Order: sequence, then C-alpha cells, then structure tokens
Amino acid sequence: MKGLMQASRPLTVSASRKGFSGCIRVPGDKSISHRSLMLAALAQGRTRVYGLLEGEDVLRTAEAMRALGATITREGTVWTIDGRGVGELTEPSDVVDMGNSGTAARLLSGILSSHGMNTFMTGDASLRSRPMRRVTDPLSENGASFLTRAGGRLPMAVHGTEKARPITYRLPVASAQVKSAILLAGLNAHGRTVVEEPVATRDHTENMLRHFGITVDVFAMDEGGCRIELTGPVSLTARDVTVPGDPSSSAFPLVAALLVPDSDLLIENVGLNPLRTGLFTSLREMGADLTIENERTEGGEPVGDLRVRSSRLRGVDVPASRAPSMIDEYPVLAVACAFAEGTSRLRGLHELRVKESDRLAATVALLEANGVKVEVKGDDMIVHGRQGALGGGRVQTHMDHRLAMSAIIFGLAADRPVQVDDTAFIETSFPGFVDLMNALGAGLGTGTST
Ligand SMILES: O=C(O)C1=C[C@@H](OP(=O)(O)O)[C@@H](O)[C@H](O)C1
Ligand SMILES: C=C(OP(=O)(O)O)C(=O)O
Repeated sequence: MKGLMQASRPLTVSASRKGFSGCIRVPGDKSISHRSLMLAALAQGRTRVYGLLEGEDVLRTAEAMRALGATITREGTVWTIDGRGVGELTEPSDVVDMGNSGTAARLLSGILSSHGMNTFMTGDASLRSRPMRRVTDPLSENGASFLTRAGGRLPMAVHGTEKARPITYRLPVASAQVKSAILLAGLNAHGRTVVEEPVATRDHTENMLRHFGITVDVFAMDEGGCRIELTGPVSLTARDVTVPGDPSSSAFPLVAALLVPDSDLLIENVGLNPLRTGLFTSLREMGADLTIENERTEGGEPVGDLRVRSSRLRGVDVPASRAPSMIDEYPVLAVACAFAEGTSRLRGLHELRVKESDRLAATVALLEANGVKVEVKGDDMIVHGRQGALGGGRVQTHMDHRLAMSAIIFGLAADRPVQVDDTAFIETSFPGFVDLMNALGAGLGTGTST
C-alpha cells in the first residue's frame, strides 16, 4: 500500500456562494472500524462488517490483520473477515506499516504483546514522531518487550509473549488508545486485566468486546472515573458489525452549515455515543441551531440524524473535563469560535500536542494566518471571535487530516480566500470529503496534485 506522502494536494478555498442544504451521510466511524477488523481477526469464525470506513487509516489496519493471518475480503461495501482466534495470529513476514494512524499502531501493540512472536512496526513521518511509550511502558509489564527509536518512537520491534501476565494499570493520560491496548493484551493473558480510568474515554473497545461475546466489567470508582476489568484468556465469537457514521467527521459539514448563511442540513446516521458528543454540547452552548432526530440504537451504539441550520454563534468556555469526548474536534471548534461573537476559552488541550501534528500550535497558526486573535495560556486556547475581515492566509497542515478539513471550513466562511498547503491526508479519515462538500455546492474544485 502506498503512503499519502507521494503527492501533496494544495487547495485554495473561497467563501461559499450559497448555503449548504439537503441530506448527507458521512463515512463510517474510524474508531469502531479499526476495532471491528482487529476483533474480527481475533475471533473464531466469519464476521461481516457493514459501513466500514474505507479511509487510509483503517485500510492500514486491514492490511496489518491480513499480514497477521486473517483472511479479509471486500465485496461491494461489505467486508468479510475470517478470524484466526485469540493467541493464533501468525508472525508477519515483513514490517507492518500503520501509515498515519495512532489508533492502529497503539491498539495493535496491545494485541501483539500477548502473542508469542516478533513484529516490526513503522508508520509515516507523522506517526514516527508520536509517543509510543504510553503503550509500551504498561505493556512491558505483561512480559513483552519493545525496541523503539530514541524517545519511544516508531519504528519499533515488538517481542510478544504467549505467556502474558495480566496488567493492572491506572491511566496517567485520558486515552482510549492506551486503555484499549491494555484490554486487548488482556484477551490472551492468564488472569484479571484491570484498567483504571480517572476520566472516561470512548468505550468502543468495551462495547465491541461484549458484542463478540466476552464479559467486560465496569465499576464506578469512589474518586470518580471507572475501573474496567476482564479475565483472560478468552475466545471471541465472530459477530457481524454495523458501523455508524463518524461523529468526528460529521463535525466538518456541521460547522460549515452553522457558519455559512442560508444552510439547513441533515446529516443522517451519525454515532451518538455519549463519550463522543462533547462538540455538539459545546456548539449548542454557543447558540447553534442543532437538533437530533430519529434517535435509535444500531449495532449496540446510539445513532441519530443531526439537523443543523445557520446560526449566530457566541463565545464559549469549554471545560477541560469535556476534552476526552471531543478530543479530535478542537481544530474545527476553534474555527467556529473564530466566527463567533466574543471570546472563547478551550481548556485542557495538552493531548492535542501529540496528535498527527502538534494540533494546538497548528490550530493557533491556522487562525493567526487568517486574521484571528488567539492566545495560548498553559493548556488553554483563547480565541477572540470575529473582529474584522477574516481569511487571506496560507495554512500548513503538517500531515494532519483534521487541520486540512478545518482550514477548508474556515475558507468557506471567510471574507478572503484561504490557501491550504495539502489536503491529501483527508483520505485517512474522510475519503470523498471534498466531493461531498462540492455536491453541497461548496465550489472547492478537486485540488491539484503536485
Ligand atoms: O481510541 C480511539 O479510537 C481514538 C482515541 C483518541 O486518541 P487518544 O486515545 O490518544 O486520546 C482519538 O484522538 C483518536 O482519533 C481515536
Ligand atoms: C488523532 C487522530 O487519530 P489517530 O490517533 O488514530 O492517528 C484523529 O483522527 O484525529
């Protein structure tokens, strides 16, 4: 599989001449898609996945699970996985390349740590700069060992163990990736694996493990947060999975519709897991006309349709405690804040520094380049809402899909055109994003490869 580094796709974005109306769907949830492929590969039997996100990040996971012995095929939009069983993955004959995906690299590290074989893992330049110690430190406690570059960076060799010990671990950072890596390692460890989570993070791993037939216990802790426990070794039973639309992807057309006048947009079939909906809460606090229709449960996850109309937004104070439920949405929320009336304070953003880019610095740069007054105080970002004409800047996206999409949304609402240095990385999480916005009338062109 080729990487996205091959050709950059710059784009110049001008204000949309018309509002965004109609009915759309966004691609499948990225977190659920990764997990469906991994758990299906660990299950015994055949799993069909409906609505899988066919973005580059998830395709990397599919490729890795194939390299580990699962049979994975695609017919139309349905993916079929014939699993190997827990403890039965086979040693890859080549380096596994996780591309741009932190989720793929971290979760897979957990699985590999409790399989008795050696695996070599790498990623693109962005992923190779991201910290892996947050998973290799706890996972080393189960008997596995890891050899990384300086600073705990990829490429990395994983020396897994078939005699994995169960881990008890209190998460030092709110991270669903770290929690999931430990739980996945625990599937093939002998005894009780325990993860203490002081602040709740997305629980798709726990939900999907239950869907595949195993018991995952969750206890509220007196001091707040919860303790998640499972007993290994387990055997997973293949079960079909239906993936809802990704709320993190819905954020982009949603904010576009809020900012561009005369919009009235329905985004159907969006996942509404309460540990993912912090953005919707924050936008409502800003005065967004955003309602949820047709709420239902599909594939064990709450789902609904989002109805959004253009709104006059005001500044907001987003508490740090909300960050895990909207961690990937801060760049586009900051864009909404730039067009709002008054000042916004987005608190507790330290984790943004270790995403595909330093998203805190890159979001500040995006706003400043386009005439927005913005400050960073500690881990907080303070955005001073519209104080004159906006736009006219050039945005550097640093191999980060969320920055590229946020810059495009900024340009669609701005007074002057915004230049985006590279939109190619949008393929990691939202294939077809530019086409979808164009179908709504955004007039973006398709970008040119260089
Ligand atoms: O578990 C997951 O699927 C994810 C967890 C989050 O990362 P952290 O665990 O690093 O917060 C999020 O940023 C990422 O896009 C997906
Ligand atoms: C942080 C993200 O993903 P990952 O950590 O999987 O690279 C993201 O999609 O915004």
